[in-house]
Amino acid sequence: MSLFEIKAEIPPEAVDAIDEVLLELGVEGWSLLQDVIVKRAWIVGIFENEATGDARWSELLPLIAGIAEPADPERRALADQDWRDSYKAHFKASQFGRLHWVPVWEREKFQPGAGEVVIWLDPGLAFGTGNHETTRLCCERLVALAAKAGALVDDWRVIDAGCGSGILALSAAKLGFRRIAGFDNDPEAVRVSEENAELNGLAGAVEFFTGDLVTGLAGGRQAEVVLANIQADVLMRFVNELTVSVAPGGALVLSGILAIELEKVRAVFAAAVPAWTIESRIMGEWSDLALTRTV
Ligand SMILES: C[S@@+](CC[C@H](N)C(=O)[O-])C[C@H]1O[C@@H](n2cnc3c(N)ncnc32)[C@H](O)[C@@H]1O
Repeated sequence: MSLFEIKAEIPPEAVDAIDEVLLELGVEGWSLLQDVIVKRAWIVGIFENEATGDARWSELLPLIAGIAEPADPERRALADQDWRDSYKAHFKASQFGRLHWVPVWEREKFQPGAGEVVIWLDPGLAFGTGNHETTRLCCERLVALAAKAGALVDDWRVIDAGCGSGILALSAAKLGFRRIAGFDNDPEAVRVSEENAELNGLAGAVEFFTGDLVTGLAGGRQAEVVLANIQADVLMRFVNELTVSVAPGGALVLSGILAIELEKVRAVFAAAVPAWTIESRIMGEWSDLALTRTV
């Protein structure tokens, strides 16, 4: 069956209110997508044909008129997919080393290989599916750091600043780290992280709490591995809090940095901790920055 997609950009701050209206009025067939890093959001519907799509779009507009005036929608035919598979196509299982990040609806059919570990995620709820380059950059660093920790993995502490879905903290737990804290300034993300912890049999394995880069790192909290996948301007503003949270010999992994912002962010951190080693990688239009505290 050939399907038809209507997708329109909306202001990210309108997402919750639109969601509520659709829920209250029982309007089905529309999904809300958000990219919190680039701060953009969309409303998306997939319908059985173009005429139905256009009719549903016309019905939708007055319902959300008081909340947002969406941009003109992108309209396109989708070949041979039902809407459900098309929705799921946004969230694919991914893997690095022995760690897999898998949508929870694939639980029945997904079989990890011997010695491999899986994090099941419900990606509809908060940022962090493993599909986004910024998350992936952090996950790959985490796998390498677990290998570096070796037998010390039990002792090394991990901080996941801006935990979103909890994907990084939960990956750390699956990789053998035992002393893990994750926080987010959005209480909803903390709730989702706890839910995902339970989904993975990791309830209580990570200390999740609501906090920002000041309160979350307060009291001299330090770790051998500090992960922060938050956008560049926030990372630069909290350079002091982030760097003092790294224990001697530890690593600070920063992500959420557009490749075009990399040099600016590198300069800010290099000026703050000139003796530390710094390296970076680029993935698509995104980059990370990995700093190692040498002193
Ligand atoms: C890009 S998501 C990363 C989620 C997850 N750690 C991952 O790697 O996929 C950034 C998260 O940081 C949170 N955040 C943004 N600014 C923050 C701040 N100042 N303090 C704590 N969390 C923050 C957001 O709520 C969001 O959940």
